[in-house]
Amino acid sequence: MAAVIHQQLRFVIDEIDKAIESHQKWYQDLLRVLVSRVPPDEKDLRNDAYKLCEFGEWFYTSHVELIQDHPTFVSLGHAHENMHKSAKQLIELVVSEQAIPVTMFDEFNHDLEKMRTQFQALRHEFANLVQNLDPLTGAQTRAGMQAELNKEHAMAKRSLQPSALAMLDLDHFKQVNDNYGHSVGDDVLIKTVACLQQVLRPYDQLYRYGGEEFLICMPNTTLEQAERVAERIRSMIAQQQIIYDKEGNTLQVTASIGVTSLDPAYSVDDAINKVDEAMYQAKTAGRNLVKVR
Ligand SMILES: Nc1nc2c(ncn2[C@@H]2O[C@H](COP(=O)(O)OP(=O)(O)OP(=O)(O)O)[C@@H](O)[C@H]2O)c(=O)[nH]1
Repeated sequence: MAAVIHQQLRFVIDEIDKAIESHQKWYQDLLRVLVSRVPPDEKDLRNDAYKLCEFGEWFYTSHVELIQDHPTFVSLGHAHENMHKSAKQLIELVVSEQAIPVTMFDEFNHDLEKMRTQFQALRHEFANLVQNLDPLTGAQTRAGMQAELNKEHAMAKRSLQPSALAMLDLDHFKQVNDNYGHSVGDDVLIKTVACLQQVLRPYDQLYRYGGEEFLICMPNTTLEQAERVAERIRSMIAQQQIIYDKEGNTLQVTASIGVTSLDPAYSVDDAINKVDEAMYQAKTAGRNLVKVR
């Protein structure tokens, strides 16, 4: 799983690099059309020009699940589309031998800059993700966690949008290692993260907080919504059959989950302490439970 995520992220970064380069070349060709009046590429005059450039073809046909709904990826799509539409208007004027109003040219440059900024933002974000991925599970490591949580906390403060934290710890995980071996234990961790990724949204953040402990940050999520998400995760993990040998025998694990809000009224550290306490309450109350604080 981790290898897949790693590969997908690398693949996306490569595509972004190619897109930055191909748009650089495309821009030079556009300037030749606008300044020297060489005939334009017919594709640039179509309404769906943004789907026909090298990046557009990839963007609208690739189905990289990991990024499909990622907010920066979606914003990049809009910026790219706007830029090609602006360029089309300029080319149409040139083709009909009309002057390009300066406001229109400025608007195009603005759209171009916006698209370039989005490319860089996505590249930066994904390069950071690759760097901070836990090699076993593909969850993020704690390296960038504090900074991300601080950012989320500040956003919650500014926008008054609630955010929530969940802390998940596998139950009696030591027994899994002791009874089935460390590599089966590793597999359980990988499958747990796979479960989490099925339930979580693209902009939720998932960190491997400790050995078998995971911290989840859910932006724009009320405490009640977070509790429901945690309950879905708990139930999914408990139902999962994990094959541990060649005969296809299976084992099951459970998880204890704490939930709290990332409340602007108190600090990120306080919120982490609270969510940790909630998780321990779930442990002491019998495990395989969700507790809210
Ligand atoms: N296989 C595997 N085991 C790990 C990894 N990281 C931590 N562990 C094990 O996770 C186990 C955690 O055990 P404990 O802290 O005693 O917790 P527990 O057995 O889950 O018990 P409770 O949390 O009280 O339900 C230890 O045996 C660690 O060796 C890992 O990357 N792979």
